Amino acid sequence: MTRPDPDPLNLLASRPSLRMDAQAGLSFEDVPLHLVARTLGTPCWVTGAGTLRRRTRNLKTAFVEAGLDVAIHYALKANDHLATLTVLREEGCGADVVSGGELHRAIHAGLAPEDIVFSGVGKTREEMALALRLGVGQINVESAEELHRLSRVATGADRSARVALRVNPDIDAGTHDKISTGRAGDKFGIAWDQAATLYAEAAALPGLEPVGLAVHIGSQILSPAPFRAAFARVAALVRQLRAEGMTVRTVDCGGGLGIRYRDEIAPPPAALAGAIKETLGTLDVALAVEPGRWIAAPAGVLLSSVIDVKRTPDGAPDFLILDAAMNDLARPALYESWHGILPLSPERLHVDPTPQTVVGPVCESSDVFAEARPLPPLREGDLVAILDTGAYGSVMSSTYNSRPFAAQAMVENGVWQPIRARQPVEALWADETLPDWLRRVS
Ligand SMILES: Cc1ncc(COP(=O)(O)O)c(C=O)c1O
Ligand SMILES: N[C@@H](CCCC[NH3+])C(=O)O
Repeated sequence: MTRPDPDPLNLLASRPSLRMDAQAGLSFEDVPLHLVARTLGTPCWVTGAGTLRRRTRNLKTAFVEAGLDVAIHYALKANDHLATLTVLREEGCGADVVSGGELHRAIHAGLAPEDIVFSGVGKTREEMALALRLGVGQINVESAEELHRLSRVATGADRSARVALRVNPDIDAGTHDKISTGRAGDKFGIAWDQAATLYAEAAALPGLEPVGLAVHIGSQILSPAPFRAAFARVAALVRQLRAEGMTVRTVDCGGGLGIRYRDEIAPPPAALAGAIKETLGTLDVALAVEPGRWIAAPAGVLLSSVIDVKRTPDGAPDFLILDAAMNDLARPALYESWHGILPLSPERLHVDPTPQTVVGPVCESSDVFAEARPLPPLREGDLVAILDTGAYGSVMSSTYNSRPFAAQAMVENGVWQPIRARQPVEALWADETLPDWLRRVS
């Protein structure tokens, strides 16, 4: 069954931060995007601070309305720009980090160490020592091996690590295979039947203070049912551990809430809040979530210019070749993910669309943003916005094909400023050296 592509005007209707106006063209948080593109050059990323704020507040409201007190630990991996982190810190978020680099970044952005949770399936000793030295609020441990390593690192550093066990509940989140994390065969979390024993072991190991449980079953989850199933399993485990005399003070419910990219019916935050309340609401535990995509994805667009329209001889869709590519936005190439694409100039929207294959210039056949996408006719130099790229967008960029990292800007309330310059081309090789035997006097 083919899914028809939504009409471009419908994309706008469900995205309150974006507006198409006869004079200004497409604007984001009241900033005409062509101004940003013409000033910074393309490709460039634009993050909407107002959208980050609005979505964080909506999420908080959903928890409050459900009568829950839930801490929001924003997952840095979705978008770790200092400006994004600063906005979210202002909005009262803590952070979920998965590497020493993310931990340094979170601290640099002014987040309090105690509001930071360190997750991730493989933490090095150095990362553990850093987390302990900085005093992060909680370290989520994902295996027996890691638990023992952490105990040794903590003891050696004369510290005590507040530990939650991230359990693998063997629940299929019903999302893309490559972003599913809670099935028994996935690399993440502690196998369900080992969790209770390991919790008791953690309580007995030196340097560790087991405080609770964590679960995260995947990303872009579009139904409350797998959340509910996973949280119900965790709730049962909390009860079991307590019955066995152990202390369980926290439950970290992970991230994963999905959004509408195309025509998906994404559950509202109230559905997530409902699933938490129903399963964990009466347990008297400190609750937290780790959303990334839900907060950040709709708060970003990637601006790009048309390099060329390559006509096809056999009636196949023309190739719309953009100056953005898979090295900038990897999601379509990695997960065949769908992103809305809108021309910035209003007159283009009212011309009859024709199917076009939107590609980047990188030398890979997977460098395709959209197949046979109905778009109005565009010409060299026309500008387009690729939507909902605020999460897992710029953070996943590479410099493949020696393409420098793109510039970034932030918008809010009709004002915009650059927040990252386009990487100078010389920076691509600035940290490279030649071995002595290749240094020849020419
Ligand atoms: C442990 C953990 N927490 C939170 C997240 C954030 O997920 P999402 O961006 O889907 O909310 C992820 C990514 O999947 C994760 O691995
Ligand atoms: N990078 C993925 C999400 C991974 C979430 C992290 N476990 C995406 O772009 O959809």
